Amino acid sequence: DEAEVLLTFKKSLSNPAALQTWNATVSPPCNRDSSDWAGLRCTDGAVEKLILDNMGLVGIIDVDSLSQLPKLRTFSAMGNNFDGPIPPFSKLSLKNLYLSGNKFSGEIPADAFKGMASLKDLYLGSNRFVGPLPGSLVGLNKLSELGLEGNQFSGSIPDLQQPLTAFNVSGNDLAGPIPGNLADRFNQKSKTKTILIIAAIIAVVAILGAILACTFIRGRGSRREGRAQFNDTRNLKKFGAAGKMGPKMKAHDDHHHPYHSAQLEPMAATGGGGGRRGESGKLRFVRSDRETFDLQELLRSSAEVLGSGNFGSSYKAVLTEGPAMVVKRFRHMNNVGKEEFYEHMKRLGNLSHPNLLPLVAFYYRKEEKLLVSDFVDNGSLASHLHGKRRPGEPGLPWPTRLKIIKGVAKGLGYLYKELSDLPLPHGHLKSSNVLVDHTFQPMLTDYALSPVVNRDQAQGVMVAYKSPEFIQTDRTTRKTDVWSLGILILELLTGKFPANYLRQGKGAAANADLAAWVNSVVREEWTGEVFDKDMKGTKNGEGEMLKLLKIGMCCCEWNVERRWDLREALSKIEELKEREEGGENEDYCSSDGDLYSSRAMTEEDFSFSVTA
Ligand SMILES: Nc1ncnc2c1ncn2[C@@H]1O[C@H](COP(=O)(O)OP(=O)(O)OP(=O)(O)O)[C@@H](O)[C@H]1O
Repeated sequence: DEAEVLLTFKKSLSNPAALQTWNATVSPPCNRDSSDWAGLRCTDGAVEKLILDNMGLVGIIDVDSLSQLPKLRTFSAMGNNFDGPIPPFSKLSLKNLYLSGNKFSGEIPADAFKGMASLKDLYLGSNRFVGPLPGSLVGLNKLSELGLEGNQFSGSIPDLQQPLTAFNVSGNDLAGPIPGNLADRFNQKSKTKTILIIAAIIAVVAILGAILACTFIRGRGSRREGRAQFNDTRNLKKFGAAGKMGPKMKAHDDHHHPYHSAQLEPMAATGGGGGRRGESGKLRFVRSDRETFDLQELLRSSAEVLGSGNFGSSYKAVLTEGPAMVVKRFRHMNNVGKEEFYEHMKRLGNLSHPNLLPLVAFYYRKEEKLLVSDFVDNGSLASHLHGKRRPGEPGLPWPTRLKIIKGVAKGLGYLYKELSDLPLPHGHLKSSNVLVDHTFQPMLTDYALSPVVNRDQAQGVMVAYKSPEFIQTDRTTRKTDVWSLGILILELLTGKFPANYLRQGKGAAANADLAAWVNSVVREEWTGEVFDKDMKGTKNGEGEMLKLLKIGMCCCEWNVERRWDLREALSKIEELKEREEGGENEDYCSSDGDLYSSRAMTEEDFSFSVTA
């Protein structure tokens, strides 16, 4: 009986507080493919994965009990406090074994992995292992990812012949040559990558050429006809092409006078919900206080690519005799029905706050979604932090960074109040989605889109779905935006670009990347180098900067239970000042004892985030 086996396993842990849900009287471990027990993943009523990361676990890992779970293929206990020698995992038929970020120590016996014929991923990084790498690694024919970094392994690297796709032995005391085979394969890989990149560039140039040629021919055609046809999405390809889109064209009949609105009533005026047949091909305005224009007008304007991310591509479109707008063409929104989409857009149109960039209009077709907002010409927080500066141009000073984070906090607070029923009121908080005006007042954009994004693609495109909890449990919570806020704070203070914006993958590698990023911030905290060297205006502000850093850390707590909720994070941000005015040193993350109190932080304080 798997319940009995798991409860025996639990008994061998000295502080299984995180496993309270393991209670056979309340529910069995597996209900077919789901489970109410923390950390369990089930298939066909049997435990397939045990994911016990960052649960503060200590004690013995009872491998003998685990060997009685016949379908167990993944065991993950990263970021806990297990110590002593590595348990005898060769008794299990695992595919994936993740033990990074614990305190395992001693030599790993040469035959520790003998017979683990199915093992594909092995992560033992950031432990305290010493001695030679175990010879049994050589016999793991299916091994594809191997992470051994941050230990004290010594000796040489065994002759690994497997076609590894990830291999990390950095931060050890290894010596001698990198085995020829391994070196050749990685060299070969980078050569292949270079060839692929060149081929991709040639293909992109060819496609762009073709698109520009088509646009030019079509442009001539429509000028001859005197008016363009825009109710076909093919015309929207303009917003799919890259580069400057040619000279601005004038409107050429009274009907298409700028801001002509006969055909495009504001959504409010048409009854909002917009369920009327045949109307979906038009630009719909969601605010009654804005002048309207039509899609033709937008398409006639000059357009410039602002950027193209995973989530969509954004274009700046300057209306004839009108303001500059931004049109974002979204990918991954095709599963949402029209009524639902219209309703949600209407809701977004009702939002109004100085720290939110208002949605102005949208365009809906089954296979095409565009959102239109104002162009903000002072750029984004990302461009100010990481963009190229002219020689001598200063970086953002501390008071400006503080102003930005306070505004971000206010915008988030408003979203949480107005959209309190949404599980993820923002969902995509990151520095390129924080735009700033000329006084550096921030405005959030790309918010509240999770209800209309295809669920199965969300992980690849939205920051919230790259949080530790989503990677580990496939779930986001109302604290997931707090995670993103924490990352944004660390980025703002350190000037470092966070790895998780870029990461596409899921699983240990993604977690390891993010942990490495957070840890790099922590490391620099110890050496006093943490703050962005380009940040000026810090005189007498160091204490407040440190407070903000600690707030960031508390928001980046991996364990969701221990992580602050938004309210707590916002009230701490609100209290911050440009400079210290005396006052008591405060304790942070009080729910977790004195973690992050204002005493000097030590490596131990951050062990929770060291997962790889
Ligand atoms: N309204 C706007 N005004 C000015 N710049 C904007 C505006 N909206 C977006 N941008 C900028 O345009 C660029 C592209 O934005 P876009 O939202 O398409 O992608 P992203 O934020 O980089 O990534 P993602 O696709 O994940 O959202 C970014 O640099 C962003 O800061």
